[in-house]
Amino acid sequence: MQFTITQGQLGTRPPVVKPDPKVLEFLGEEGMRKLISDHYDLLRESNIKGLFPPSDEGFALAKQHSADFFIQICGGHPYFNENRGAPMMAARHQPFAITQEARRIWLESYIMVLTPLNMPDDLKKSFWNYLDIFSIWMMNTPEK
Ligand code: HEM
Repeated sequence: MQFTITQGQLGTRPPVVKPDPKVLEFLGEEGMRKLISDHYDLLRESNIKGLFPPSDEGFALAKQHSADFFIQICGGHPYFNENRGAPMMAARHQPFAITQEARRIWLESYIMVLTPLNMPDDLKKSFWNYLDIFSIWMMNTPEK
């Protein structure tokens, strides 16, 4: 399938639709944790690696928190709320300078892990639409 990145404006919060719970049913918790881990491994090699914790321990924890969130948002166990509290995602991203370019790299890294994934296209599309739109909310810094 084609993954297209919506041109998002800094400072806007377009309405977001949560992923279809079937995404988690299909992947299972372990499959979801692997997907997020693979995404983070790409980020660690990318031009935005400087945004993420440099130590292996910090990075492993970042993966865990992210996977906790995605399991929860796909209708699974509320690990994120248990471990980190209310999501408030835009506020949590505020300390990190997220530009249009950072969003593009973040999304393209997802395209790289979603493309080879063995999952029906309608589920990939549901997950992708969520990432594509919600990532607009995280932009908080104009391009240099
Ligand atoms: C727009 C591109 C994005 C960039 C560049 C980005 C970057 C980051 C960074 C640097 C962190 C902190 C890592 C750490 O020290 O723990 C983080 C945390 C996190 N991000 Fe993103 N993010 C983006 C979009 C998103 C989106 C769209 C979601 C959800 C759909 C998301 C979910 C999370 C979660 C759950 C955490 C962990 C928060 C916590 O536990 O405090 N991110 N992100």
